[in-house]
Amino acid sequence: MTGGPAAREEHAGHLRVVRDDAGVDLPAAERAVAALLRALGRDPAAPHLADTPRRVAEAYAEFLTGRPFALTTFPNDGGYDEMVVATGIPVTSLCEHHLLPFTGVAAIGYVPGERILGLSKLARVLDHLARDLQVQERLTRQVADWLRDHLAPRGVGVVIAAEHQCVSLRGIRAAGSRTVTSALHGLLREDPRSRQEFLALTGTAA
Ligand SMILES: Nc1nc2c(ncn2[C@@H]2O[C@H](COP(=O)(O)OP(=O)(O)OP(=O)(O)O)[C@@H](O)[C@H]2O)c(=O)[nH]1
Ligand SMILES: [Zn+2]
Repeated sequence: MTGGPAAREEHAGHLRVVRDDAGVDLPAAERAVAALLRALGRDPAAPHLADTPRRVAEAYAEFLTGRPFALTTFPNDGGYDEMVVATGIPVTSLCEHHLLPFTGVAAIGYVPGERILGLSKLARVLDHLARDLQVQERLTRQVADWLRDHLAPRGVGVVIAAEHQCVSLRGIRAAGSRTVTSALHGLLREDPRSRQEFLALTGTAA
């Protein structure tokens, strides 16, 4: 699932983003984990592994199920026209190549248009979109696109810095290496001063 969360406008200022489990079938996942254990030479019927297929299926379902939330916005009555930036937002997602987590921090900023956003919603949008099989570039872009489409800000920017377990714990085992990705729209992309301000503000946090 890469189409972004389903959203429904309830009334001005309140967009309900619904649960998005993208077709998780828990019993089938549990059977598949048992089969994987057998294929790896382990006995899923052994007493100490008896609950493992259920736990693993539930853990992946949790990683892949977007949490519902309301995207609450307020009229920008004060005409605030400077940048709003949330930094240090924790992010966990699942790499689509190895099904291993990547974790890190994000910074999300926007320049308000006619509406401003409840602050927690920046982290909620990211969390919702991260609960999917992802690559970091796409996740970053999806958050920026989603905010552009649903908030209509004058500009929006997203920076994510993350460590991928598939890079740090296996293969090249480059522990501690981080990947930084960004996506910018509107003023933050086109106006050099805004772009520079955003990247300077996020440089310390992401
Ligand atoms: N661009 C991008 N690549 C990613 C991301 N997560 C994992 N990858 C990479 O996806 C690539 C998959 O390459 P393959 O050569 O098919 O996989 P592999 O044999 O396991 O590769 P190694 O990790 O080099 O052992 C690897 O280089 C991963 O590091 C991501 O979010 N973005
Ligand atoms: Zn990977």
